[in-house]
Amino acid sequence: MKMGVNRRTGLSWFLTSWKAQDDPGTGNFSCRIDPTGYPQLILYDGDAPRWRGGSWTGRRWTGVPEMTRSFIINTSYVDNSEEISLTNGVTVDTVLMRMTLDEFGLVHRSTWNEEEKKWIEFWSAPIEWCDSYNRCGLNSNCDPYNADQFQCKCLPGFEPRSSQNWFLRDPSGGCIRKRSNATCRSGEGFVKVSRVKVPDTSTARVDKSMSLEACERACVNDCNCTAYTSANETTGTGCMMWYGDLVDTRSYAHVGQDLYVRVDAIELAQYAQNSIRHPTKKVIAIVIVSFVALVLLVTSLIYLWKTTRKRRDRSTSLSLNCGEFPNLKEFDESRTSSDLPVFDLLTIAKATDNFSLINKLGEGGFGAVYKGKLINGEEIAVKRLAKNSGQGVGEFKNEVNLIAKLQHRNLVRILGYCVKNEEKMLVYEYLPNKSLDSFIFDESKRVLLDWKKRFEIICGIARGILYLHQDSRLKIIHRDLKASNILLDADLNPKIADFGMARIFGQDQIQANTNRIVGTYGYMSPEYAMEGLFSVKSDVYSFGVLILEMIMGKKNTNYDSSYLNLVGHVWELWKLDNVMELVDSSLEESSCGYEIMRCLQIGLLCVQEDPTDRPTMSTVIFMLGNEVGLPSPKKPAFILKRKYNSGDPSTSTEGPNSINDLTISIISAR
Ligand SMILES: Nc1ncnc2c1ncn2[C@@H]1O[C@H](COP(=O)(O)OP(=O)(O)OP(=O)(O)O)[C@@H](O)[C@H]1O
Repeated sequence: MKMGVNRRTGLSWFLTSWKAQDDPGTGNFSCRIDPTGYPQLILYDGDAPRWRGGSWTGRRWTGVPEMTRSFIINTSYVDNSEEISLTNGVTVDTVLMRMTLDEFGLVHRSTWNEEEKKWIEFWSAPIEWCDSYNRCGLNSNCDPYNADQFQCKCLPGFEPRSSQNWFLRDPSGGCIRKRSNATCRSGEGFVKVSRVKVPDTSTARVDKSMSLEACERACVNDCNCTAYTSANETTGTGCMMWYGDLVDTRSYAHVGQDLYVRVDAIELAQYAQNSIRHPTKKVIAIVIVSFVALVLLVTSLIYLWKTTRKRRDRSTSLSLNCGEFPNLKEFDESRTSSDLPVFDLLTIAKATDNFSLINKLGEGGFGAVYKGKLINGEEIAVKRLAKNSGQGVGEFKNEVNLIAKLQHRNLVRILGYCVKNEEKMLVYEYLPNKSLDSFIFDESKRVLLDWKKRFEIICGIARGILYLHQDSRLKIIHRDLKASNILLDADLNPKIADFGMARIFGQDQIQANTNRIVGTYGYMSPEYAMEGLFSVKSDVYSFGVLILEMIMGKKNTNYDSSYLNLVGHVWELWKLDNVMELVDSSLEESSCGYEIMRCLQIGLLCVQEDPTDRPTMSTVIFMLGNEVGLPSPKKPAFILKRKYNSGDPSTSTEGPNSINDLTISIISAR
């Protein structure tokens, strides 16, 4: 298969997606070699880049680290005045291979399995959050191997354009130079960023005959040069230089190119100091850094003196002496990800004692959940999905594999899945402390959660939702956040469960089964319950209800007032400045009244009637973590008990409710 462009005729060979799986009309996505600047493989969504395979490094695309020597594809890359192309062949004649671009904008490489008579995928892109084009904004690096931290980092010498947005995990503003007036000064050098997909090369300049050393000299002597690397990874030769902003860099665990980013002398000295940890080396480093600082001081003084003199002499030429510094290695962690294991039905049946009633943990809207124990002693929870989901096996596997890529300490971990005929099952880690509702709504167990623990749980849930909404590559709206969907591990850390159900049971399946439960009364936002409109703000609403329930130790729906539900009662007492009266009595001893009040206020902000008034999850996390002033909440939605609520969905409609082309099923209380 050949992809590329004939430079003379402009004829291009590329992949285009279908409109849908059953509609071969021209879809939105295309994957092509773009000859602009230094040629790159780019996946487009319309005209906008969606993923960048990047430039050819001599043996692979810079953004496809899987293309190693053992890669069974035989490639031949051509870049001359006639054409620019890559031809893929296979090294083994018996292997049948294909590359496809599906209607969701994913490129797949698969091989034909003769025994099973089906295509087996062995590679696809984009997969990770960091794969999205320019994910972290300009002059940044997306590093997926820092599980607990924000994946976006500014490149050396840069800082976030907006530190507040960056803190709130919105990297779209990108990064700017720390000292913008300090470029092209004496003592500048480069910091090496190891194992990366190098930035977009559509504006890069390349000289294939230069050595890497010459490349460094050329870059340092050109004030506009912002970074360089070798153009050929195999030989380590050739020179690729960037001018201006660096776009779409990301880290890899094991392979990748070394990018040398221009930094000023201060930054360079800091990197030198940080990179040396050994005590004797540290002393040497301090001596070197002090010496460098002295040299810098002297050269700056000379420079100052020279420029003033030159200005005085009305001389127009300015000559700068940019010093050279050793390249420095950046430390990074390694981690790999793989596809989700497939469990066979027999293993699961054995582990759950044939789905015995004794092992049944409960039953939810998507099916029953069983506890199981694998032969190696590992405890699991198996969710046996209702049979009539209407979803195809291939589609289910795809979704599960996508969802498996979502990893966060506040999400329940999926260990694998099982598909056999009608049966579809998801295997999760088993969480011994069951769900949050079994604690907060139980008089005797509630006391086990003091305020400190409850606050930690609230923050953990918030972080998990933020990950689903913003930080994961799928952007998932949970749609059924509630106390019974928050599981607690052995240390009572919260883990959101059922987060993939919203996707696995997509719109079509919901349409096909009008009894499907897609939300729970008491936690559903008004716009979702009444109009079927859901967004990240509907999850914020449910989260708000959850906060109030955790503070009051009472269920929103089973509340013992005559006509108000819990949210309504909290609101009434909030207006009277008397809300502490309602707080769970086991928290009364707590000396954290102020913190509890703040949390209450955040909860009320989340349940406001108008979704645009509700904060986003990133703002919620900011408000939880910082003592910033909080806005006054407006009246919440659904404050009356169900039978008094004119907007109660269960009394107003039954069956599907189609508004704005969105069909949802209407729920009843459980
Ligand atoms: N990974 C797990 N470890 C331990 N218990 C679990 C696990 N997953 C689910 N459970 C338990 O299984 C029961 C059923 O869970 P499930 O999520 O199917 O239903 P639900 O949360 O009650 O309702 P819904 O389907 O609306 O979310 C719950 O009591 C829950 O505590």
